Amino acid sequence: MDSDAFSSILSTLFVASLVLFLLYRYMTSTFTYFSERGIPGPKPIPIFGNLWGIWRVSLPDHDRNLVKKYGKIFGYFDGSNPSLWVTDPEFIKAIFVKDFDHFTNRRNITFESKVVRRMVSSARGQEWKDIRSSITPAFTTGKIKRLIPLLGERVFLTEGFQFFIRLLENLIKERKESEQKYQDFVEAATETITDYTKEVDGKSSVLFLLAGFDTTATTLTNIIFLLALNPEIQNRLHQEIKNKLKISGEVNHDILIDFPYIDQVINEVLRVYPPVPRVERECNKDVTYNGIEIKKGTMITVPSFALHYDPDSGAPITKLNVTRTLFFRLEWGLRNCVGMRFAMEEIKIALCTIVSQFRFFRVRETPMQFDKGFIQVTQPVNAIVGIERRPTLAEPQQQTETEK
Ligand code: HEM
Repeated sequence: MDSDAFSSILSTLFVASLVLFLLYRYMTSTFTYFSERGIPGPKPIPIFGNLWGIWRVSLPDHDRNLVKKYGKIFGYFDGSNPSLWVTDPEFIKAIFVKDFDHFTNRRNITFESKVVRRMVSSARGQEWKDIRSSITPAFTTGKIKRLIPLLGERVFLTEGFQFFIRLLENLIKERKESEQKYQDFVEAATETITDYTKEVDGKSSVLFLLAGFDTTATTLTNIIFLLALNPEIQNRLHQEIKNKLKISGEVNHDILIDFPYIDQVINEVLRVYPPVPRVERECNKDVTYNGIEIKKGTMITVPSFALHYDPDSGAPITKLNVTRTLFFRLEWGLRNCVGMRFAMEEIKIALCTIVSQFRFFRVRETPMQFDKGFIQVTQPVNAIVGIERRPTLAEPQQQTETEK
């Protein structure tokens, strides 16, 4: 090899190494963010940060293990972006409630679709405030009551989200061209958010589906699964529903009044299996809490499963303790779940209807499993239970196996 060729190879190698080195420096430049502040956390790797391998594990287990290892406040990297993980209740309250103005937004994700981009859950700053204040009136008690006779089979529909987007687009288009009144969810929602609807060409009702559909259906699945594993709680719930039905004759809004046990059961299931696995906020101003400095742009992540569990008890939780009340559920300050009351009403109506007609029982020992990898809603993938039809109120009452 002549000396020109040799020096050309050398300079190519040098430039390539320099580029790789600069790239590496660039990709890892944020990795000292937490160590400089004395905050513990798992060691990140270039490109992935702490995300490597996350697609192979279940998010609830992954998050609980991290909190068990690193404690109530630690640093994590989504790629090269620092995110402070918090399960300390006082810290959470400071961020979500007291200093809400510095933590108004969720993660900034660029969506292609204008409709999805402007959903209340992904909207930011003033735009979020405008959308949120225009949809809140859709969730008054009166409107929720009006919607509940309409639920029934819709709660159990399992078609894809895209299908609903198309369906709603067509539905709203048809409604615009018709004078007819339907008194249903689409109408109630579009009535209250007329300004927003105009702006995005009638597609805004979609926002309720993404946040509200999977969470509610998942919660119902989880309740049924845990009732099957906790027959004494199922029996008491069934007995209370039966007593209510003896008076009212049918499942409706009124039987839910003065029925604290059903709230206790639902709340406890939401603690054990929270459908939204992580709740996030983005910091928009440098702040310091108890000596912990949070720079503008840092994400705050609250891992729900780890927050709701005692990290020291490693066992899978299947035992419901309906007397437990102290946990965060949907109450996360001003940007909390806008559909909370609607969801509770919807779940209670469905639960009264189902539990009054069917008994659920354990068919095998396998604990609940969840989808692996990044998920917005922790969907159960192994919630198998036995079902037995109960006698109707009019039929002679026979005791089921567990009631004997
Ligand atoms: C059991 C059912 C449900 C659960 C567990 C649930 C849970 C949550 C959670 C944890 C959040 C995030 C709160 C935060 O960031 O602080 C949220 C936000 C939200 N939820 Fe729900 N949700 C449920 C049902 C519903 C329903 C039925 C609707 C609509 C009809 C709905 C609409 C929304 C919306 C629009 C947001 C975003 C609010 C905003 O950014 O202003 N959710 N939900």
